Amino acid sequence: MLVGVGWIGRRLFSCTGRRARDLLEELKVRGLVSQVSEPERVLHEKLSNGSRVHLYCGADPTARSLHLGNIVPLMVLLNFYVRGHDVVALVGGATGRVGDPSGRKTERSVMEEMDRIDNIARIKVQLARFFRNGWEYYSSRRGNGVCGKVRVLDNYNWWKDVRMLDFLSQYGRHIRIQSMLARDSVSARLDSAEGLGFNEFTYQILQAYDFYHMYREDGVSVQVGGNDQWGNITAGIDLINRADPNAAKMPAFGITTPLLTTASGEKFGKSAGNAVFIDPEINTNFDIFQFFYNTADADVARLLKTFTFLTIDEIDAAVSKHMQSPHLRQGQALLAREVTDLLHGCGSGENAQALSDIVFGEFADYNSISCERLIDMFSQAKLLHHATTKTSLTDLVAQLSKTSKSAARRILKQGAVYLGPARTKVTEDTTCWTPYLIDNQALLIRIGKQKCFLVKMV
Ligand SMILES: Nc1ncnc2c1ncn2[C@@H]1O[C@H](COP(=O)(O)OP(=O)(O)OP(=O)(O)O)[C@@H](O)[C@H]1O
Ligand SMILES: N[C@@H](Cc1ccc(O)cc1)C(=O)O
Repeated sequence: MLVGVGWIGRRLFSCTGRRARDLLEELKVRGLVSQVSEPERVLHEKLSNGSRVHLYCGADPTARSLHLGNIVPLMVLLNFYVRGHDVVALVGGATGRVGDPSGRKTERSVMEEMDRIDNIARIKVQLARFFRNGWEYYSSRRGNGVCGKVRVLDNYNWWKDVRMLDFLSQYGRHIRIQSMLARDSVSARLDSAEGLGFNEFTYQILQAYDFYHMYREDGVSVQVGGNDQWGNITAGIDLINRADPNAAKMPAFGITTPLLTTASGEKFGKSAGNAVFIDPEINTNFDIFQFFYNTADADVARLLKTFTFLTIDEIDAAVSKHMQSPHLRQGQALLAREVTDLLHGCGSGENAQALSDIVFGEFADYNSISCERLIDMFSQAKLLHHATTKTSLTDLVAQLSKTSKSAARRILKQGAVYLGPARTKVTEDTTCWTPYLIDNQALLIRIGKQKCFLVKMV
């Protein structure tokens, strides 16, 4: 971090005489920027002379939850927001009806209206929570500052009033067919056997008009998206340049982020079926923690830069410490705690780590942890169950393993069931719980190597 920062000739300099990095440069260092539209110099100037910019990023309601891939461009928005810039997080209530062909080999299947409405409502809640938690997380790591304004909008709000004839007569001439055909999302599909529907072909116009609408109504001048959105974003910039007389004075910009990919290089997301979702109903704090804890050593630094607010110096120090003894997985644990705090609220990373230690048998000091905290941790991870003291062990094992009574009996006989913090192996059926209970109310039960539950006995 720089100390002693001052203004000289509208540019920000540190006391060492070096110009301080503007936010866009910092995001590049963090690996969050793939492409920036021209004139990029103007955007740098704006940022280094302290102007506030207004940015947006959109996601279509094609699933019940946003996933970690969607969070990458949202991290760019969050980085701006926590430093006082205003942001719009957009849900594509209108665009979701049409289907973005970007990065897809085939057309999306049609979604039921009720599912889409439900997805829109859920994604709005997730977006609001992301910025709320994000601000809390930033403040806890980097001290208090002043955040910008965040609005969660649905593009159906303006599309529902647009009439086709009015739209074509007013904007049709500004939208050039040659440019539309040249975009990757279109040209790649034109050459394929399946081709491209008119709905998908026109998708870029919808996203272009969103940008134009928010530019004109609210002064939104930067659109952020994953790398696969470059064509749709530049379609918006083209429309603004052609249709808005202010564009020369106040240029519109696009920033794209690299795509988060799997080890095999596939885009991480819903279509590829490998998504980790941010809705706590679907993936708990424990799931998020586990996902990042299992990161390969080579990815730890990159993901810390992408998904956390630790400074580059803090990350470099943590990574070099990690590389001295990688088997301890300290880098992964730090990454997992930080991202869990960001997505599920401060403190949930520590809870998930403690739970992970319990589940994988690396926790011993049960006296240091209250029964209430255990119940809270297991409940957040959806690993808390309820049973009466009259329930038999066989029934409990059947219930927890979602299996039949006879299969549960076999599991018991095989010696795969352990009770209480002392992990006592129990092979016979029983209803005598007292010796194993924590605080006379909670039973810790392990089934096999990987499954561990807490059962509140009532
Ligand atoms: N793996 C990823 N890495 C970075 N950004 C991503 C990733 N997946 C999606 N995004 C970005 O998130 C935003 C919303 O994407 P979208 O709603 O299309 O979700 P999606 O997961 O890409 O959908 P699908 O997998 O069905 O194509 C876009 O800016 C998109 O580029
Ligand atoms: N096309 C984006 C979502 C989006 C929708 C409307 C917008 O104005 C911006 C972005 C996607 O599928 O990922």
